[in-house]
Amino acid sequence: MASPSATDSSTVRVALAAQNQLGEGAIWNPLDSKLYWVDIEGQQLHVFDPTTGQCRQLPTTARIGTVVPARGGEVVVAQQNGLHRLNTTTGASTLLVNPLTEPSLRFNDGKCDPAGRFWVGTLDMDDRPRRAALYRLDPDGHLHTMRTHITISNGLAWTADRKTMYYIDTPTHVVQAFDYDNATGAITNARPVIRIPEADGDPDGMTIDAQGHLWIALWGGGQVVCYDPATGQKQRSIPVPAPQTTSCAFGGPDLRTLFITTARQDLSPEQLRHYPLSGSLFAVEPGVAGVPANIYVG
Ligand SMILES: O=C1O[C@@H](CO)[C@H](O)[C@H]1O
Repeated sequence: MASPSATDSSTVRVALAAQNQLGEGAIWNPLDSKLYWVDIEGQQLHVFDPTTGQCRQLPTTARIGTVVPARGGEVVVAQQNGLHRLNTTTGASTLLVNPLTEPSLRFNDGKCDPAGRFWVGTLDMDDRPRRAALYRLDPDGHLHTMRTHITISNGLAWTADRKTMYYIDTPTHVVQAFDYDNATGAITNARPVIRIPEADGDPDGMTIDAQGHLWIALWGGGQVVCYDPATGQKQRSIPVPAPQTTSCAFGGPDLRTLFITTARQDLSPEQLRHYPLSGSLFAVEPGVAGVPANIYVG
């Protein structure tokens, strides 16, 4: 586990003690002021109200890679059996599309862009490299394959000026930037802007703050790191008492709380004894605010 940065005095706290096998996909839903995340291997969707500390767990019908808020108070979930629109109150679910043709492929992380399109990627559970892809689901229901030969499709974020998209394919240890056309959803001019040292952990989920800095959860690193994509330089490192730090999202009434999901997957019995809070939801107030999450408008 990487040593935490001495520069950061921010201290994480447990927002919800849990035993998530693979907590992922944290997203703040501005429509109901709740934090959503998934337990991929636990096949559960979590809906957490930080004002009450109450959390609803909704079982899913397959591995669930991620969840995003949708217009009309519903959500879109990316499951191993396709992309579904879900009413979390009634449980009613409608299949939107399922492009997955091989049983070893599953959806992983995903987010909505500023125009309300849902971008979501996959990974191969048999660990075969470059078998995955990044998809874009448009509000008209059309699914577009945007990148292929991906290995572990992960973090996505867009700049406030809607001109740049950031993207992580975990084993590259790179955050790529793309020129992003908000009118069409086209991405061009891929270039590396951040390189994550192997020793720090594997870049997993990601979010962006109001200053345009990227906050990246590091799998195996037990930390969330903040980088300035303009310089490629690390700004901060926030240690998390759980080596498998998987995703992060700003939330709360003023978007100043950074929620962090973690996992128990791939930890040895000794690591689980040493890091018993692995699988919990953590929170920290790093002194900066995030930006509102984009909503799927399909
Ligand atoms: O997002 C993810 O990253 C991997 C570990 O790198 C994990 O299994 C997957 O959900």
